[in-house]
Amino acid sequence: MGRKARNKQAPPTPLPGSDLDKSKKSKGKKKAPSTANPAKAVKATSLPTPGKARKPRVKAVDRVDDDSDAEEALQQGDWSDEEDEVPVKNAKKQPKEKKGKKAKAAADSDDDLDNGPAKELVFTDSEDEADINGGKESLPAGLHDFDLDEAPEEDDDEDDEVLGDEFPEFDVEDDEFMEEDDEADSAFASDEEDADGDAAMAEGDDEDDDEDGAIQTNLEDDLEESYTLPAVDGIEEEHEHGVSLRDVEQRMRWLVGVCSGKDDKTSIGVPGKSRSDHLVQLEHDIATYFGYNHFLVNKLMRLFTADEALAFFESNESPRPVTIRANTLRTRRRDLAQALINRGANLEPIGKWSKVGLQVFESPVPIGATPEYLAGHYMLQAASSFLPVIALAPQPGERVLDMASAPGGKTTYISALLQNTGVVFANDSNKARTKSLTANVHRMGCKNVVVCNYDAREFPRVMGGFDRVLLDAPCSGTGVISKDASVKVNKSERDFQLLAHLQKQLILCALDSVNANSATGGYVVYSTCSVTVDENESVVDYALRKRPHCKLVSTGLEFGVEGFTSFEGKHFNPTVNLTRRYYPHKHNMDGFFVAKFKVGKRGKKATEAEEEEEVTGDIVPEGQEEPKKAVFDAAEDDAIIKEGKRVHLLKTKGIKIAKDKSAAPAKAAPSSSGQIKTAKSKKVTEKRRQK
Ligand SMILES: C[S@@+](CC[C@H](N)C(=O)[O-])C[C@H]1O[C@@H](n2cnc3c(N)ncnc32)[C@H](O)[C@@H]1O
Repeated sequence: MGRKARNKQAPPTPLPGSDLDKSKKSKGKKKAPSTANPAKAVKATSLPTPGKARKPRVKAVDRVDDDSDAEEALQQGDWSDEEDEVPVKNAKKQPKEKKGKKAKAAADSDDDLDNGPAKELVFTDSEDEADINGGKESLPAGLHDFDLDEAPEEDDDEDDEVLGDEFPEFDVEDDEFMEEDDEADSAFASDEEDADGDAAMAEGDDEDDDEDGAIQTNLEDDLEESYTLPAVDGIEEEHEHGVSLRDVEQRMRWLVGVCSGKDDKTSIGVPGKSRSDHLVQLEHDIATYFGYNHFLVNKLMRLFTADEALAFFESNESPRPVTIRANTLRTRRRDLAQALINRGANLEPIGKWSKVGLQVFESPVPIGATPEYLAGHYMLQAASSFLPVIALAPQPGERVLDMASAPGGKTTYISALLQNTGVVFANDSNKARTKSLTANVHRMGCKNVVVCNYDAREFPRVMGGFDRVLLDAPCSGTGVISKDASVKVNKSERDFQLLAHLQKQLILCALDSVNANSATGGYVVYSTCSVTVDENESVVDYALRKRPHCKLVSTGLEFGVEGFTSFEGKHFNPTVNLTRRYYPHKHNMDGFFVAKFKVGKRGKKATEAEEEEEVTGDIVPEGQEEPKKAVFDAAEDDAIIKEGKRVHLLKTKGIKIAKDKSAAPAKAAPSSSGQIKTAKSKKVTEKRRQK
């Protein structure tokens, strides 16, 4: 197996264990260079890089954001997938294992189709709390930029027909995939030759070659005797003498075995070292091998067991499948499939859980520039992005608020589920992004959408009394690292604190914008494309505490992992288990989180808790509760943010500020991060302090 095969997207089942096996089997064949420069080594050994794994088969003109909606049955709770009516011969159904390969696209290649629009994770690391409380554009720019031209006018007859969702049968032609594998293998083989060539340039290459056998022996027999833990014992040694990424990788996989304790042979580890010593080294090796900052590796590793963590990081190295959502305002999924198949595309339904999703394995034409795309017959949308809308389950005739909606993947899905009835207020605080939102709304033929441009924290003062609210919150993007590798290095503890703070503010506004007396609704869906607990369960738990009249309900989603009910000593409301998590290595889709709230009537307790809140003077439709102004109780986060700011100044500028005793204790710095630098100067001027 070639090196690149390691990056192969896993089928939607957990990977743990399999990589270790694969790795062992391929060890003897691979030759990696030794280099003192890890960056160089990355190149030389083709370190898995998103998008580099395979030449993409599917091309798109636009970089489309994956944040999208998914279609579900128009009826709430109807998950059945109707029988396909028209057999379509052109489509080649692929065995599951091979889908990942086929769909692989080079994420960082300009003319490749992205699973979604390039995520613009521009988080302003403002040092000022005012930014988060008042600055409109100091927030993370969010995901998915669509860069679309104005779409053609919608068809006149679009709402004449009740659109079905049948899908044609496909022929299975495995042989073709076998051929493809062969091709791939030879490509891998030549990569290996390259690697050998590179290795030959490196010092001590001959020795490396000679030692291959020894390495093999080490892996199989006495691994624990072969490895040291330089991150624990003195990292300088590796820095001085250089380290080959292959060595790092081998140690990393071995450490996973040690830390998981699943294999008697490898579980022993380095004599005299504790499990946490091994974990420190593992964290360090993952950061080196996959190119993350230590802080983020530490943060993400806490979510998983060691073997699952490795699977997660590996899955971030390959793009997710290319998926599209048929726009039922314009077409039927089977008609769309037929049209794309006629253009030579190879696709199939996304899964039984969606009646409108299609997975595109390959296409000779750019999938973001077909006539069908331009005519609004589909949206390029990541599978995960379907989920919040499915959970929201808007009903025809309802008033829906999409609080952070650009570029409109979910908005246009909501509009379709409403069958162009009712109204969707599609809001986004970023004016520039509302342009692509508007373009998509036009292209998709959504007549029931009103685009607005407020900071969502102004709701419900601007408008309230909605039947349903979607808050697809701005987030760190730790679930979409395969699309935006910059997340690996550009996030700090402070970013997570500021984001969580904003998300808590936004979720209260979302809950307060709902009409508890809605005859058909009264729901809020909160989602992020992040996997961190700070941005997900903590936010939901906070909302439950601050709004006791609201409760979590089932998302209605068929799959997904339960949200954490406790995490690192923190205990959340037990109903947080109703939330759902999605992971790239488990579900073969972007990391995602979905929670659904039912907003009840304010009881005495809730009213007392909010009685000091200012009542807005908005006109409220008859029979609806007057919306409250959402007052954010910032005390909880203030202490954390203050402390975060103190640590941030110390780390980035060397400025020492006395710890505020009233502030919450900062989280322990990651043990292996080496992030905290010593203060450069103890003398701090008043000016700098203010800064
Ligand atoms: C995850 S993206 C939304 C993606 C969108 N729901 C979709 O499906 O296409 C988050 C969005 O939140 C917006 N945003 C950030 N802060 C906001 C705020 N305070 N109020 C409203 N929108 C905000 C960003 O501009 C960004 O477009």
